[in-house]
Amino acid sequence: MNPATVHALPQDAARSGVPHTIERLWQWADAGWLRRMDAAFAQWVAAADPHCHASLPLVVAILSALEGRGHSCVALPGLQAQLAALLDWPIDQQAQAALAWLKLQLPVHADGWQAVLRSPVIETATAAPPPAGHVDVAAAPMVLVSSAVHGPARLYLRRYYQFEQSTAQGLLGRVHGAALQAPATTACLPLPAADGAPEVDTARIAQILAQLFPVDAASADQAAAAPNWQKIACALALRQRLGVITGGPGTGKTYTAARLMAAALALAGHRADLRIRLAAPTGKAAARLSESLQLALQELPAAILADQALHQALLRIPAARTLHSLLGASPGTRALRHNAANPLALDWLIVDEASMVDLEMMANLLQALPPHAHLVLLGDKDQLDSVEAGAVLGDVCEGAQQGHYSAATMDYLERSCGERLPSEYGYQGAGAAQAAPALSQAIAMLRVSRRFGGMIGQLALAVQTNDAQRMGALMAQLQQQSSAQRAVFWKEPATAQDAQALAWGADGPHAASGYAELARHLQAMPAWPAAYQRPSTSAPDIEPAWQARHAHWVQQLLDALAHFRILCATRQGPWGVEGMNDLVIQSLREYGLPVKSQGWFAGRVVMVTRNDAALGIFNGDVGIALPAAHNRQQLRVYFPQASTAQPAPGAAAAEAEQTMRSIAVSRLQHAQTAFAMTVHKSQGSEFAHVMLCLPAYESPLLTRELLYTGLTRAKKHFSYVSPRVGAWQQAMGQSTLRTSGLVDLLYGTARS
Ligand SMILES: Nc1ncnc2c1ncn2[C@@H]1O[C@H](COP(=O)(O)OP(=O)(O)OP(=O)(O)O)[C@@H](O)[C@H]1O
Repeated sequence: MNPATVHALPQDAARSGVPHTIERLWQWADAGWLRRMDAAFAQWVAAADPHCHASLPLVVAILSALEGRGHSCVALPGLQAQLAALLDWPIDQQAQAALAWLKLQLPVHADGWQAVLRSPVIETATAAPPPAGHVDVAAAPMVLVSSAVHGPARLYLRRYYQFEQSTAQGLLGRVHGAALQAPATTACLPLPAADGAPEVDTARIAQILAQLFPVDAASADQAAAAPNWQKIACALALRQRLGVITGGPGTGKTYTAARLMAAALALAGHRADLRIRLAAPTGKAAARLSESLQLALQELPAAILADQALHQALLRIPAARTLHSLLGASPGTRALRHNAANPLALDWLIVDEASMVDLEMMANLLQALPPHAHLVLLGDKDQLDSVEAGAVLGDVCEGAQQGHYSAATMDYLERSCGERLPSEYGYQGAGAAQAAPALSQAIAMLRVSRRFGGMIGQLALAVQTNDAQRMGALMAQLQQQSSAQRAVFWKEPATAQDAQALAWGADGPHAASGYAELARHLQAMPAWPAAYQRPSTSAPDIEPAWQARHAHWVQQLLDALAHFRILCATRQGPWGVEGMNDLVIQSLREYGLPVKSQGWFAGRVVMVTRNDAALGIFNGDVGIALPAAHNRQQLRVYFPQASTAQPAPGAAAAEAEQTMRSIAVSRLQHAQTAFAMTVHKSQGSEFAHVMLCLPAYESPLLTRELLYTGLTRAKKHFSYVSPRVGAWQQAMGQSTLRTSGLVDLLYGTARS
């Protein structure tokens, strides 16, 4: 509690019972149900508005707490009913009693909300006159969006209101062709016609797409039967300055992006100065995008690869960067070097893993894009939302399944792709009076996975569609399979021993694909030559044969690490990241390895938790601590080659072992043990075998998006454990609840 500040409240606020409310909020923060900043913000509001309604600080604390849980606003109608799910307080008696009291303080009807929210600290975003006492609208820290018919609808922290507004404007502006000014370097850009509709050279696009997506005789029948969504995605992205390509794992998003880049270059006449850039929200995702694009470029049709100028132009496209580094973020500040006043110098930007891009980043990105530039978002709309507030890709892709294409778009697709889409993909809205949503004309959903056919793919589909019947049939099928046939292992209820056996690779159909493999390699540590047993005063030259042997050993460990990962729904508890990490460490100890519960040890798997541009490492990079080749006593964290980890500029020779990407543990300030990681953190990664753990308790955070994301990280084998019977079923029945007004802004339909 923070009594000193409670006493500092103004007198008339005290009369309205506000100090008791603030006192309660601090008690809830002390109990860990709220963040201290939530209570502090509510207290600030109570001090700034001495006449505030007694419930206002409660609403403010809820708003702040929900922002911390990824919501961009609070939807006021129905808040009472959803509060328990949104706040997810512990199920103990005390917390539940507090929650019940809190619910009673919240209004149910529009009039009640109006009374609570009438305050100079809240600006109403309608044409309605500002509330009495409203002194400084521009500085009001909160914004209330009110509908003329239904009254108060959503309450925002001002920043998030602005992010939503500018994201919606930025996206819609790129679709409508607003304020377009093409600099001299661009050639293939659709210039807006007088009515705002984009004008493109459809015949030329059709010619290029026909080359990029040749129909061979063998697949001609199939091609005639099913729309080629990859080709459609390219056609849509070439038509205007926004393209959104969504699809599950292996549906060919990168494959399509490679063809889109080739098409953009071909349309521009292969111009060397067409600046195509690639980015992703994390360093790991950026590295993966570059890698898979390289492969996808090699798969381009022979006729395209034979065009030397085009091929060279494609090869010149720089490697993908993180959005942070692209926008010029600096540590410790939210300010970015690139913004509307200093836009990015590019003509096309392809952003992968767009589901991980939060609202603030998307708003910043759209601000920093030059008006003429094309933005292409690639991502899986069904994955978990971004860690930070917002559900941008999910909101943008509302209706992607149905298409919602206008007659003009259907016509354009017929002319550019040579195929007539079935009428079910045409907009079926409220008759001719209502136009098809503009944003839908930029979105394509890829529907055929080339990677997932078997049990994992079928499970993912059952989860995605919340199809309990299909799920039941798959479970029955699983029972009939011999353990050697199974790609999926299922244990509910599971014990800690089950989890340990599975994590070790001693159980399950795919025994030997757990951490035992890592342990075996750790135990087979090579003997260090005497010269490198202890620190040397000068940086020693490393003997090439020893260097190669050490590198081979490290690589074996990195390969074992890439093979298997434990994913948890939660951080805490025995079935969360912490419990599972302890379990693996215990197994390593029982195996005879000198591991520690805390701190560094050889074999500790860690995840970087903060970008460090100086060290060249990024949030989410995973590596393993091992003795350095040049000094047996120095532990370094070795990262896979695909990681974005780079030797720090100016690092000493011994610091930057030539062949491996590694960093001395003493330099790695922000890292945590990662034998197990959260499903959230695993986004953008894949492993041959994934073991997913759900906790013993119920939580609204256990959702089908979480199951889907966990499942689709597994390439070959998937194991699932939970101590609670029905945990999977319950998670499958729940969808992520992210309150946002973006769908409303983009599509004009309410959503919360
Ligand atoms: N039209 C196609 N014809 C043949 N192979 C294809 C086609 N589309 C995709 N593929 C192949 O399918 C695999 C998956 O494609 P890709 O990596 O582009 O999918 P993705 O959606 O980007 O996957 P993820 O995001 O899960 O990594 C690749 O090996 C790619 O070559």
